[in-house]
Amino acid sequence: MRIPDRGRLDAPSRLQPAVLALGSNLGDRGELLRDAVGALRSTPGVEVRAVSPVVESVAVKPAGVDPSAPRYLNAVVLVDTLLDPHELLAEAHRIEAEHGRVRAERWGDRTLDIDIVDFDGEVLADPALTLPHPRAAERAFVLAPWLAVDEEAVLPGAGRVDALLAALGDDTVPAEGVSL
Ligand SMILES: Nc1ncnc2c1ncn2[C@@H]1O[C@H](COP(=O)(O)OP(=O)(O)OP(=O)(O)O)[C@@H](O)[C@H]1O
Ligand SMILES: Nc1nc2c(c(=O)[nH]1)N=C(CO)CN2
Repeated sequence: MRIPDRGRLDAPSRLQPAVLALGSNLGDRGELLRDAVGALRSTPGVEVRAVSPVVESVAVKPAGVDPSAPRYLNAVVLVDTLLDPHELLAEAHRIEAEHGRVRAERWGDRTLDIDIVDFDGEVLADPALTLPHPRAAERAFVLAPWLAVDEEAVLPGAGRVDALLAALGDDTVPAEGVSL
């Protein structure tokens, strides 16, 4: 892992685990997710520990599932990081922007989305960074790939991911021919 220049040499740093959810429903979705994982691997202070299989699902919009919208590919990446949660979010936003992400309407179609699902169990209520991610428990497209890469996964405050997914129902399918 490359060590970031934190400019705070007196502040001891420690690696903390975080769970990132990646999604794409515009452009070459598999290539975009693959590039995003590459960008995370080259981010100073971020070590990619595991990358999930890729799943596909119908787009969820504010009014419900929308079969007329481009379908999503989603994956989950487990990292260890020296960054703090806000620094990690800033890196996620940088990578999104470098991959053509435009923010228009809520839950609009996008080339790349990177959300922080969990950061070492930390709880934050800031709208700019809410932890754990407030909608993760309702999203099979987050829970299914997360469970595939960590069968003991727990969403802090909500419970075991296997139980959450069983209660919700898994509406994702494996993305044929796409691997990260
Ligand atoms: N845990 C989090 N991970 C990522 N962004 C977050 C989180 N908590 C709050 N945010 C904030 O949400 C804002 C909107 O993010 P984004 O455009 O990715 O939302 P979205 O993907 O459309 O919707 P959702 O948040 O439901 O996944 C971001 O600018 C960010 O500041
Ligand atoms: N299937 C699917 N639907 C979504 C997704 C997503 O990643 N996959 N992300 C959204 C906002 O983050 C809104 N809707």
